[in-house]
Amino acid sequence: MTLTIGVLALQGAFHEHVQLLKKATEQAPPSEWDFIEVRTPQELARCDALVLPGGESTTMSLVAARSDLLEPLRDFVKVHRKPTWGTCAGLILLAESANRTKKGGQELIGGLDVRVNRNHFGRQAESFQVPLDLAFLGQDASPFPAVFIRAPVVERLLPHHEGIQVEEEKREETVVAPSRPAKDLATTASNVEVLATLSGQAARLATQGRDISPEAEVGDVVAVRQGNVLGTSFHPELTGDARIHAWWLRQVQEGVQSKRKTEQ
Ligand SMILES: NC(=O)CC[C@H](N)C(=O)O
Repeated sequence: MTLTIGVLALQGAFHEHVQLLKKATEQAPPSEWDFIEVRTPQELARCDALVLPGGESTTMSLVAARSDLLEPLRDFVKVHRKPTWGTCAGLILLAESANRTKKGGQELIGGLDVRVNRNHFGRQAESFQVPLDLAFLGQDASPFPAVFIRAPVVERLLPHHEGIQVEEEKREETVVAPSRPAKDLATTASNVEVLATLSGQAARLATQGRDISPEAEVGDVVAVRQGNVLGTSFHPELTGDARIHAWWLRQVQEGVQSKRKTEQ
């Protein structure tokens, strides 16, 4: 069985993802993999799964709109429900709602019933790396070197179907992914699972005493999953550590295999 894994290559760290996916196949079960860069609807149509890289989400959505990719991307995630993983800017695009978007708003793809807060930890110069515990990598796994660059956090998990509800005072800053017709929403997986939080202490140490947010004490949500959609605030593609890529490829493989079986 050949699996075609696409990396959205409109802007940002797509090359790094392709490299690390290739490295990750050394740890994943044997299969035939085809890794492709995606810039057109035709390339997207070939993919069994997709990665949205880090970079600049506003630019990515503008280029996606210009390339006639926005609707095909929304269908890929929400109608065909193919495995999709967004890192940093990719996570922003996969959120149903985002705060602190640029003036004039920003198109989102959606798929994760969450609201993200862009640039949560500050500017480029305030980037940091922390060892992050990721339980899904296994009980004995050593912490993952998580790189945060103008990273978003998931500031709210939205009840399903309520992705379009925003707080009054934030309305102007908030954009919302277009909702699907009810029949599509009904097939979308429901609950958002929190996969990782960054403790307030870790964040403070990493940013040398800067006060990050009142919520930081309970931990900022930096990795979530909802059905076929995975989002991480940090950039695993910028480390040499391929464990998350390998884990994700295994999920993709299992998911596609069981889907093909039920379709037979
Ligand atoms: N490193 C990143 O991907 C940063 C994301 C960026 N803050 C954005 O809004 O797109």
